[in-house]
Amino acid sequence: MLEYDFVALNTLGLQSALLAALPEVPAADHPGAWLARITEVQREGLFLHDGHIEHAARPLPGLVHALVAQATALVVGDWVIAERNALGETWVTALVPRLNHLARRANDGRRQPLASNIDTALLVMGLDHDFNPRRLERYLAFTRIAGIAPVIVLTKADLADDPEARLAELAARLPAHTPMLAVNALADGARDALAPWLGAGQTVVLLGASGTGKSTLTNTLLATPAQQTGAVRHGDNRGRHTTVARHLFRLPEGACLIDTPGLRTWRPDADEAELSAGFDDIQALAAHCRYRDCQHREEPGCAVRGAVPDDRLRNYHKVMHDARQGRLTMLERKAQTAKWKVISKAAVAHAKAKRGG
Ligand SMILES: Nc1nc2c(ncn2[C@@H]2O[C@H](COP(=O)(O)OP(=O)(O)OP(=O)(O)O)[C@@H](O)[C@H]2O)c(=O)[nH]1
Ligand SMILES: [Zn+2]
Repeated sequence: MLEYDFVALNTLGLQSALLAALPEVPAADHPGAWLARITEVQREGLFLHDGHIEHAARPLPGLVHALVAQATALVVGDWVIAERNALGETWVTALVPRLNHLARRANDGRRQPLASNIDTALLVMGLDHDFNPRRLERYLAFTRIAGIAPVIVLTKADLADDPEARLAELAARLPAHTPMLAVNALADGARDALAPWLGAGQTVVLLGASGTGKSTLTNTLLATPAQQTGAVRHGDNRGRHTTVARHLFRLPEGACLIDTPGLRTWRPDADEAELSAGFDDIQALAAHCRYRDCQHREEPGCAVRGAVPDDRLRNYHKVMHDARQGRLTMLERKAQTAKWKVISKAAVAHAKAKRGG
């Protein structure tokens, strides 16, 4: 029997769908095993929350190896089975299957796992010079692939000339029914506007480029109305206002907000096939192209070019290009550079030979 307190864990984001995927834990071998959520991962160990208190814990080496074999690792937001041994040490013995997961491609080309079990991604973009519908389109494609519901949050509405016009522009361009709103991230109203996505049991992340207002919004969301009338220390996004567990914050509205350094600099990452699923209009049309491997560029008989806005097609090409680049590992990159060196040497030799030198 696995011990858990649904009401307490629901405030940490536990949902019924996750319970359905719980692994079998035989009571005889595992007395007192319990369910907990990871709130911080460090090099040596991690922190868990059971809905009441936080525990320092370590993953069983066997579990670590099993995850490495699957090119992943424990991250904030993961639900796990924990057990305490006779020495009073807490060990993570199993990972509950993830409902979804965000990872990014590190500079060395390796996949870096970031966070799991997220309901909603608030895609943050400023209504100032940062405003860029094409970037938003890419973020939307990526969150869709990850199985995370997107909400577009345009910040700096107070600085914009005509936020309504910008919203209309996006609504005309982006997939129908994409929730979007314009807010002043510094004002209480932002919390009210986002309330529908911040209920108990919900887990949210903020994604967006630097300077778009993620910290500002975090501070606004973390502050209870009473506390917000007091001075909110700028740059303090560690949420001193609420019961806070390191990188997983509980918002007054009931939701959990995951904020890890990796998520802050998250860049869309997925492979080409997954990515093109985010452009299903292009996929559907591509079936009618004359050539099966049509790139929708110059090919005759292309059913996509002309049927899709140029802008969207250009964005599609860019996303595919980025995906191909991102897939190159360090070794592949080295091999590629080496190949280029050989080719350019050969070209120089060839040129010399031609000059007769
Ligand atoms: N007027 C106004 N200023 C805003 C708003 N949102 C953010 N700002 C300001 O924009 C600047 C950048 O906001 P941050 O919250 O630090 O941006 P960030 O996304 O956290 O940036 P990184 O930490 O670099 O990822 C700050 O000076 C904020 O005060 C808004 O809605 N209205
Ligand atoms: Zn085509």
